[in-house]
Amino acid sequence: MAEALVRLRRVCRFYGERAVLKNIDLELVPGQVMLVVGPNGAGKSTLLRLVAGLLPPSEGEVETELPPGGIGYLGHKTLIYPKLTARANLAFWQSMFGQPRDDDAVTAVLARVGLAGFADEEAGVFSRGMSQRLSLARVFLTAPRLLLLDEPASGLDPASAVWLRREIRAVADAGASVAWVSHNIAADLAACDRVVRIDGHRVAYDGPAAGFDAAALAGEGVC
Ligand SMILES: Nc1ncnc2c1ncn2[C@@H]1O[C@H](COP(=O)(O)OP(=O)(O)OP(=O)(O)O)[C@@H](O)[C@H]1O
Repeated sequence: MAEALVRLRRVCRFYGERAVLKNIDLELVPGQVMLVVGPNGAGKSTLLRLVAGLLPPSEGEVETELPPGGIGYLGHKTLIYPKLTARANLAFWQSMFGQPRDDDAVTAVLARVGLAGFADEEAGVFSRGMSQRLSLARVFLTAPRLLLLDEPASGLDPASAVWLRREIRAVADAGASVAWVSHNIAADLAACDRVVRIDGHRVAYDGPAAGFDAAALAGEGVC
């Protein structure tokens, strides 16, 4: 198997006295889409934030050789500047990642997410789905080696969710590693290689997507 981009070793995370994650061991590898599932409040977003380096572990280690620009993180906040146009938002992110200004790359990524016709509109007027597309453009723009996507289809219409699944598969097939939090397991499973289910503060399942029985788990109400 390829060298891991990130390793979690016996990671625990507490909020105050409350334990959210205990003794998590996990490796994220290139070319793989890892679906992260589990019930509300299980700690999926916390896990992604730990991997992103946005949250320190309470115990254990998060090891990575990736530079900060090597990780693309899409959380629940869109991180869009409402007074800037879509194009200016992305130009800002290029500079944040220390990349030279590249208008052609911005134009291309706006087309990729279906916002070519809205490039010069203020992002503050965008619908929820359009804002989500702009956030996805931000993550795709810098071509990170690791993408951490927390419910990325949120706000997208069904056809756009299908498009997003294909995009996620394509970035992994091009060599990136993707960790993808989703509640739409039945639909998203086919685009994934691996499933990690967080439950009871721990990794309750870590194995091939092909062996993950989404229907049975949904019946138990644990996803
Ligand atoms: N900043 C915080 N301070 C205190 N508790 C927090 C904080 N962030 C998360 N939590 C708690 O940690 C637990 C895990 O939250 P997290 O958002 O990681 O779960 P999740 O699996 O992503 O949930 P969901 O599926 O509902 O989005 C929850 O009980 C939540 O209330």
